[in-house]
Amino acid sequence: MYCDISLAIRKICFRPACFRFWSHLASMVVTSTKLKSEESNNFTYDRTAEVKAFDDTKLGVKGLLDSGVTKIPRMFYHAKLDLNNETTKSDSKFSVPIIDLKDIDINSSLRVEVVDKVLSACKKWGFFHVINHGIPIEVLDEMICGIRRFHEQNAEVRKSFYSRDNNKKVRYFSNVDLFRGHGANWRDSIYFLLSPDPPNPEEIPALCRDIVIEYSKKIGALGFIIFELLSEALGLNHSYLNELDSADGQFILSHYYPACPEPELTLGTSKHTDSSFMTILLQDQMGGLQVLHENQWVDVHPVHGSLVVNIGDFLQLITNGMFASVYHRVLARNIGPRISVASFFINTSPHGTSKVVGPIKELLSEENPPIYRDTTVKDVMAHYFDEKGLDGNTPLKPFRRSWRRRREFHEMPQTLKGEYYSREVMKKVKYGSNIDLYQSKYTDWRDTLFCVMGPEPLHPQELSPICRDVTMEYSREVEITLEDDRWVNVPHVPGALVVNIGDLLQVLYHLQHSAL
Ligand SMILES: O=C(O)CCC(=O)C(=O)O
Ligand SMILES: [Fe+2]
Repeated sequence: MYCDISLAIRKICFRPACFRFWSHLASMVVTSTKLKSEESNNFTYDRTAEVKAFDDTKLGVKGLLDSGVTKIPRMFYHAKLDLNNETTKSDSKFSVPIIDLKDIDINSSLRVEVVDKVLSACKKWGFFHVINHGIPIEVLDEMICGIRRFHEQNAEVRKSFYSRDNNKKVRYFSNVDLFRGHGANWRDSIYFLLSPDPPNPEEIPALCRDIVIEYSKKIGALGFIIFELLSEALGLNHSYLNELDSADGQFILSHYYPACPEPELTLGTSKHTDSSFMTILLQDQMGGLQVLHENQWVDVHPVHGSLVVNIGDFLQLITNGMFASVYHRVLARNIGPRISVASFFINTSPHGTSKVVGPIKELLSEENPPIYRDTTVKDVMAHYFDEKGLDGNTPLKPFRRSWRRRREFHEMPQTLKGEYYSREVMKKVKYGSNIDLYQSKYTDWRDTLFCVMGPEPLHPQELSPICRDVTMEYSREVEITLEDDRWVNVPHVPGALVVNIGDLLQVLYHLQHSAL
């Protein structure tokens, strides 16, 4: 029966009345607001057909909403999304740092203070607001208006820009990873590749052409200033980051988040880190952006006139993990639209993506050995888009030299690891040999690095840099496995066999324990 439905979508979506069908389909398939597992309902849900029908309309989520849907189609469901019961609930005691750039060029002591703030924000948050950045507020407001004009214009004209052709320097689409199999996001986007090889101005939609050109120039100049501050924060020559070929480029993704009739079932943007060196984000006053800080989702409240700067994956890589590329997401809301403009600093030309990127040699030392291997932007991106499939996890993982990290901790000279040696019970990170050394008759032939990861989150800086990243990541994955009951990969371990507990053993175990 449901195969007929997918056929019907395919046929109907070419007709003007197709959107009426979406609301019908959504109400037919959705029987409960609580999401069941994607896999369990395969008989009633042909995702490929639904996605194709949606994509063929070329009108995005906005088009769906205009058709009057009151339930969201199944393809937008995010498995296991339970915003009300999240263990990582938003905590208002935190707020993203705001950094004032006023007079930093004429007052050197002020500049030193600002560089300090930038350093601390990049290490602890990976996110900060900048104010007094030199871009007039009218330009920011007009950019938001221009993007809104594009998304709200005549549907037929908007449709003509819809494309999934990666060679196009300007294209409008909904969900770059729509065909990947996970829940789609409740948003549409328009992409502009602006540097190093800009499009012909005529390729940019007339409704936002002038402002996109002006905005991108001004953001490029601000990016230059912020890269200088970041270089200084790293203790490098102020022009260091601006001289990196692989960072010398800019593209923009401007998002339009329509109001969502069932915001508890989907997201505006799913959890991700940015595959850039740095991103500068302009958001309107609607709110919804959140950043994962100390294992809590913290709102990035809109500050009118400010811009949000965030560290991208490649800056995390080249700073050897000193700067953090952190997870962020955008909630779907039942009010809207929300508009944002993300400018990504990265050179996506063949010249830029083939340059070697690796931990900056000047930042490395015996205490801070490279935690990433040298690679290229092209290799990381290939893994991100082709193999990993945009699943929201950091694309840097396979580029970590992580398999040796724990071992390297134990193999560090005693002068370095000695500072972690402790028998203090309350210490959250300590290394030692035999926790019961003074109590037990026997001593085991081993040393142990001990890290308390919860319930109070451990600050990464408390861990030795040599195994910091891998420990944080490992604990996050274990937590996900235990708490969320999600599917995780069982990695290939050469020579290993996998043991798993069968149902009967579990039953016997419970009988034995309840009998006690
Ligand atoms: O819309 C936003 O506020 C964030 C968008 C974003 O994170 C991105 O485009 O990478
Ligand atoms: Fe992002």
